[in-house]
Amino acid sequence: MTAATTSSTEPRQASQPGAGSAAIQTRGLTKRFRGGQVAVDHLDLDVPVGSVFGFLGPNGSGKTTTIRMLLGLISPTAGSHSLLGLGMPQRASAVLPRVGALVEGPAFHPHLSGTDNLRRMDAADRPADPRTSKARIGSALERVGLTAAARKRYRAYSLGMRQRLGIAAALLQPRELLVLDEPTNGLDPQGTREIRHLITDLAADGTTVMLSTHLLSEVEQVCSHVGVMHVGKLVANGTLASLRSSLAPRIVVRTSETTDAADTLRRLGLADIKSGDGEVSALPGESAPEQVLRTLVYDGVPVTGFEVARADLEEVFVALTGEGFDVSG
Ligand SMILES: Nc1ncnc2c1ncn2[C@@H]1O[C@H](COP(=O)(O)OP(=O)(O)OP(=O)(O)O)[C@@H](O)[C@H]1O
Repeated sequence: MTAATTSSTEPRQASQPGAGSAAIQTRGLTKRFRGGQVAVDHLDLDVPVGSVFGFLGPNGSGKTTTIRMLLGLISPTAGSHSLLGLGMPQRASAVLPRVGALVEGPAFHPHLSGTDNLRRMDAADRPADPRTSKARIGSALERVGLTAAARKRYRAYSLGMRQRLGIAAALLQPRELLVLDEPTNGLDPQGTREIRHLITDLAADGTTVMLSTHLLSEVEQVCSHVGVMHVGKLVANGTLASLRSSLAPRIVVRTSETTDAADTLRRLGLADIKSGDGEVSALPGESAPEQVLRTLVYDGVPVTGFEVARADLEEVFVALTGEGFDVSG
């Protein structure tokens, strides 16, 4: 199946994708490196327009390789993909100016200020009108919160400021789609917060954002959708809510008498009973939670907390892959 969703005879329509259309779509996208290693294996990815899409996977799971293929920086071994409805690489010159990217950080000059670095980049961008360069640079710096540090030399920038300058460079032109490869990697908590706010702001303005990350918490905090990579394969792709609800909720009982609580749950026929520190959890199956609670109390178990808890993303990941999240592909 071809990934391009819009025919080349309808460029206007393609540049204004409607709700529900794909900002990024891949079909069977595959990369086998020369040594024979398959880094990305038949990827069918759908990133909806308007989403903040978390491309989640442990180190080495194939995220960067996928992003490099998406942007046309390396060629796929097999498969096809489109950006903003236009097939790549055929329509690269039409679509790439509408796509901003932060991949491995752009090459900035350490001795130049933030402004001067952006000036050089803007000047190298042929379609950019030099008369409006100053305004473009000023607004890109403001967008990422670097106005006050605009005259500082790049080498004096913190890692977070460098990442923000990278995003400013991607924002010199209006972008419908931003692809950010691990934008918070190596940042301190404050820098991380700033980048996450920036992503949320950009999304609120209508930009579709794809960000790769190996941090579950990052996806939970900023993303509406998620694609989960594991050893080169996409093991899940959908909204965050749908992924969480793919696992049955668990009943969690907090009590000092975990052995007694586990006995009651076992007698009621609950499955997958797990005892932890002051806590017992289980899958309720057909049992009504209120009946479970009533029986625990009737049995004299001192219950200090009781809830029906949705799975968190880490549990979903473990269920999908059979591995802990910090396992390298
Ligand atoms: N140029 C290359 N030649 C050979 N193998 C490569 C090359 N680039 C990446 N790989 C391998 O492909 C696999 C996927 O790597 P990739 O960088 O895409 O993963 P990733 O999910 O982005 O991880 P990280 O978060 O560590 O960057 C890894 O096993 C990596 O060693």
